[in-house]
Amino acid sequence: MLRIAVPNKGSLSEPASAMLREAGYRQRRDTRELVLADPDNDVEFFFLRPRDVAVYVGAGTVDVGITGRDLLLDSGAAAEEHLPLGFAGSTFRFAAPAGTITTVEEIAGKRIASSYNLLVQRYLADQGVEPAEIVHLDGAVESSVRLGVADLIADVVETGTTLRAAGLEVFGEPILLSEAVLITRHGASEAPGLDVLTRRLQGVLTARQYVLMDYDVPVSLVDTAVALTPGLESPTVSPLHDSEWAAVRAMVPRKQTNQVMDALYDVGARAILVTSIHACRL
Ligand SMILES: Nc1ncnc2c1ncn2[C@@H]1O[C@H](COP(=O)(O)OP(=O)(O)OP(=O)(O)O)[C@@H](O)[C@H]1O
Ligand SMILES: O=P(O)(O)OC[C@H]1O[C@H](OP(=O)(O)OP(=O)(O)O)[C@H](O)[C@@H]1O
Ligand SMILES: [Mg+2]
Repeated sequence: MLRIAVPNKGSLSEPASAMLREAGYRQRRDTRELVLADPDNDVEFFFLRPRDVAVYVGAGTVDVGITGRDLLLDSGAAAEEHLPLGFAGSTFRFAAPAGTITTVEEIAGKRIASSYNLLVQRYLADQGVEPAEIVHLDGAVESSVRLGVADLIADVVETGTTLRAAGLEVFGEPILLSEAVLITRHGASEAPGLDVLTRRLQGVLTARQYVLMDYDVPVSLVDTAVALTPGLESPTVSPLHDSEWAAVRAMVPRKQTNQVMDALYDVGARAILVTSIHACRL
């Protein structure tokens, strides 16, 4: 059985379970369940604290896990990224009260509050900057400056709402661009069943990122239209009853749906239909 670690709480928990459910796996109904077997798919799920997932994977007690890239790197565990999962996107950044610290060099000699000490320590060592102290906090890091335990923070920023509410401003380049990732142990031989899990998750990613577009177009304009919808391999072109028209079907990036429809209409395509992809295996 493939042993899979899944976050039991926090921002990653719900979307990770939703993605696994979409990939055809059983998921827990009660958030207090710690272990769940899915014998039909020959896998077993362990619901663990998101921060601990990399520790178990690194130790080899579970085969794979879902966690954040930031949490993986901060853990220092012997685990590596196997597949980015496209949700829980965030940046990891320095921030300070507006105007007080504006460059990474100015961090020298200052106190930084963070929940990700190793990540911060490694980044600053790379930059050759030595802070006075990295104060470890479990959360609500944005409050640390106002409360006087730090001069600046390094934390997860998604919309920036929490920073603004605390009167802080980001500075410097992002330390990291993070998202949820599937991780495996460094140098481990591929666990049986990992290829199936990976293909299924890739299928969910593709189904989320693409739509299926169908349209009719005069035969003389097929090449022009198809250039706008090249698909992944090559679009399907079928004859219509009216021999002067053809039907085309292609996968199109979801984000480009409306631009592509506008462009197709402009070149003479009609009856342009868009449908969601429920599942897919490339
Ligand atoms: N606002 C956010 N948007 C996107 N991802 C986030 C956000 N906050 C945290 N994350 C991601 O979630 C992971 C941290 O999860 P974790 O469960 O430890 O913290 P949390 O979601 O803040 O939960 P908690 O309520 O326990 O603080 C990291 O990978 C981080 O990048
Ligand atoms: O940029 P934003 O959209 O505001 O999101 C970022 C905030 O979200 C998370 O906090 P969370 O709510 O999990 O609280 P915590 O700091 O106690 O973990 C993270 O630690 C940031 O504080
Ligand atoms: Mg948090």
